[in-house]
Amino acid sequence: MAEVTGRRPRIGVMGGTFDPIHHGHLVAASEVQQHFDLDEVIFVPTGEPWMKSDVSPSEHRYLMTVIATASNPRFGVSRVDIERGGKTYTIDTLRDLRALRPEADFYFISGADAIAQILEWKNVEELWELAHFVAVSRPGHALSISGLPARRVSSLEVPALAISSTDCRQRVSRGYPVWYLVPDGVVQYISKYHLYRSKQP
Ligand SMILES: Nc1ncnc2c1ncn2[C@@H]1O[C@H](COP(=O)(O)OP(=O)(O)OP(=O)(O)O)[C@@H](O)[C@H]1O
Ligand SMILES: O=C(O)c1ccc[n+]([C@@H]2O[C@H](COP(=O)([O-])O)[C@@H](O)[C@H]2O)c1
Repeated sequence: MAEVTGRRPRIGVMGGTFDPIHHGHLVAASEVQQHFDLDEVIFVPTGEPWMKSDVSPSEHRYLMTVIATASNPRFGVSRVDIERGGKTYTIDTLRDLRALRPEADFYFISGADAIAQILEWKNVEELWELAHFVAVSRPGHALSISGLPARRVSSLEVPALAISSTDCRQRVSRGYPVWYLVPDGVVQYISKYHLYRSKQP
């Protein structure tokens, strides 16, 4: 499509811990892809998220993200945050992706909870130069982009899916199903590698 119109390729970036990836992430990415006519959306699992603790090994989170996105030809997964090692900052994610794809414009996708914290992110003033930010609605979180640079940040209402990775992990540890909250292949991956099982006997 980009070749036909002559416009610069548009790439969505869906950063996340994805522990595990769930349908809330996938619907958000799909809606932003359609609304902003993105050529692709790259999911980027974090290395070490500095605002979270007790995160599953990155290879598990990466593989679940690959499984969850495999069926969509516009979705892909990048290892830039995992390969870089150490704590993950979006400033590094966007610098790395722009070095790999200098011809593209980037759209960084964030849920309402994440965008509410963005002013605490590393080098936030430089972030606005590297991507357009799209804040999507999320049940239980007020969606506000006031106080952020209007030309660099948009908001988008997406179908409400009250799903969180925390809830998925808790359900597995308590023996409840996560079918239909996460893609089928991710349910099977969690079971195969005994992820999120309670450590108590
Ligand atoms: N149900 C959802 N609807 C819209 N956006 C979401 C939803 N779940 C997560 N997101 C967004 O996806 C990005 C990655 O989220 P993350 O991997 O931390 O998932 P999470 O469900 O928030 O995890 P946890 O419960 O472990 O904090 C963030 O920008 C987050 O706001
Ligand atoms: O750059 C930062 O300082 C920063 C702080 C917190 C979160 N982020 C990014 O925001 C995305 C969602 O993070 P999380 O922790 O909600 O999964 C992910 O790509 C993180 O790397 C980035």
